[in-house]
Amino acid sequence: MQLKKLLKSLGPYALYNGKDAEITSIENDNRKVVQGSLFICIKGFTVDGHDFAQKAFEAGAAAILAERELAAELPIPVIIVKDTKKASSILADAFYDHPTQKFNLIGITGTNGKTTTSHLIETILQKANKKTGIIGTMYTKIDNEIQETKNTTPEAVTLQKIFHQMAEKKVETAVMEVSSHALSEGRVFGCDYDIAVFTNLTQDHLDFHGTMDEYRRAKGLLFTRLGNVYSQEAPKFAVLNKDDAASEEYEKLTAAIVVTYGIDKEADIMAKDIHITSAGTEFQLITPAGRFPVALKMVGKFSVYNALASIAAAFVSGIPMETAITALESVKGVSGRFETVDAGQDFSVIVDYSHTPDSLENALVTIKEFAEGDIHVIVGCGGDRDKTKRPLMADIACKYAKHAIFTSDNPRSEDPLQILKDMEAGVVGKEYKVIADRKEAIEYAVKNANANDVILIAGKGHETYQQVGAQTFDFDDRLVAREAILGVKK
Ligand SMILES: CC(=O)N[C@H]1[C@@H](OP(=O)(O)OP(=O)(O)OC[C@H]2O[C@@H](n3ccc(=O)[nH]c3=O)[C@H](O)[C@@H]2O)O[C@H](CO)[C@@H](O)[C@@H]1O[C@H](C)C(=O)N[C@@H](C)C(=O)N[C@H](CCC(=O)O)C(=O)O
Ligand SMILES: Nc1ncnc2c1ncn2[C@@H]1O[C@H](COP(=O)(O)OP(=O)(O)OP(=O)(O)O)[C@@H](O)[C@H]1O
Ligand SMILES: N[C@H](CCC[C@H](N)C(=O)O)C(=O)O
Repeated sequence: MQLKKLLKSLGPYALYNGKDAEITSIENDNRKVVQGSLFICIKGFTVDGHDFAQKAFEAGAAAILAERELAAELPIPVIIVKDTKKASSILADAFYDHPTQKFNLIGITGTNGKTTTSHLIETILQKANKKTGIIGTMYTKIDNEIQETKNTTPEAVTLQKIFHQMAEKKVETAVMEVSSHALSEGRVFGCDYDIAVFTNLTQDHLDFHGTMDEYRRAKGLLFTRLGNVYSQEAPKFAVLNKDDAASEEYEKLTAAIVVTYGIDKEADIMAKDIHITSAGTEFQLITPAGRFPVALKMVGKFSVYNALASIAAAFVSGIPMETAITALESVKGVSGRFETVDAGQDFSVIVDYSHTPDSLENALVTIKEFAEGDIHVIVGCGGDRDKTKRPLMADIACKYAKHAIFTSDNPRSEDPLQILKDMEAGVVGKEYKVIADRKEAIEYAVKNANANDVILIAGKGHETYQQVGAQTFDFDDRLVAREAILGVKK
């Protein structure tokens, strides 16, 4: 594509009267630049992309987009714009010929439940014979081909490249997790969402957003932009959780048609007569299309919310309720979400990705509903993440579990012992144990569990690593627990 044509997508934002150039790719990482790339300099949290402009030129860049004059004069067009991050989203969408206008795009935001709900919706869509794509914490999946991703929501250039691949593969509906970081950084500007789903809002990421108000506002951006972007032939839908107070605000923000779901408050899609056991959850589903009995293999009230959000997304997608229910009833669970480890022991071991106060509480409340013996919880808090959730999570662990063990969960650049001290500040005078080494913590719980007890290993779910300092070690709670159980049985 010609540079001048591409820049038109930015409108008067990027006034440019210089030489034209043939652009072969858009990159914001100099290490990916090829002959003819447009290199976009982004000032990051760690380094400044402007410092790599020279290297990008040497690698063959045909033009540079920057926020300021570069240190060295380069013999290629250099276009200055106010915000290269935002510009990169718009340019990448234009370069790939607006891929998200070629298929249906469902975005899911909320503190907890994004990964689970996106997989439930994917299962429903596949049952309805749709070709799907998925982008989220666990991976990117195009049809059934998996690609690894670093972020829950990739940065804009990578994201639009993925959408382009989806369009090429004739994906009919893509389901993606939209993180609050992505919304506030503009990673998803340029995405034409058809349906936006809100799960819930509870505390997380205050290190990034500062306050709960800012965090809520960031998530609201998904709904603000829905229904008033691009020319639309089909209506846009906002699927909102009526039981979460933030939905009231999002309902006011959006120009889309609102469909609500809930358990406690009156909503368009509801669950009544909920019955939770250790084996699953049964409820009566009330929809505008009728009333249906549902029997999920997933446990907990939070699983009902995820199921309702998925049903609502299916409903506005025109999928028959019977198809959606059959699909949901077939789901055994999502990797690392309330996943049981069974190595023939007489107590239960559950691995769950609860790494926020709310999700930890939900997991423990659910376990309390069916546990016949004592509850043990092994929990840590991530380094370089919201520090204020540490004492809260420790307090929740002690509130619901008889045996609370605090351990490490990706300490990253922080001192693991300091993270544990931050947790302990929330449980002064309460009974707990600190075992910094996660493997030892799991072995300790397994060794001390009696028949019918339940051990919850929280925080890492599907993760197969532990990040300590700059190093990443192999670590999978499920494998470590299995080995510990087998070790005890010997
Ligand atoms: C705080 C944050 O959001 N950081 C993201 C950000 O990193 P950064 O700002 O440090 O980037 P940087 O390393 O300074 O690089 C700046 C620019 O220089 C370029 N560069 C850099 C080095 C080089 O040699 N050459 C070069 O050209 C980079 O490509 C980039 O364009 O941009 C990177 C590339 O897009 C992201 O991977 C990275 O996410 C990091 C890994 C991260 O942990 N982010 C978390 C906080 C996050 O975003 N989480 C949410 C999920 C949260 C949830 O819901 O639970 C997510 O969506 O993942
Ligand atoms: N609807 C929900 N409400 C509250 N907690 C939930 C809900 N769904 C799942 N959880 C809990 O949150 C954990 C994480 O779930 P999931 O991975 O689906 O959320 P997520 O929003 O994708 O998280 P992340 O942003 O970290 O990727 C689960 O292991 C479970 O304990
Ligand atoms: N998306 C979340 C995942 C946290 C998972 C937990 N195991 C941790 O490392 O803190 C984050 O990046 O904050």
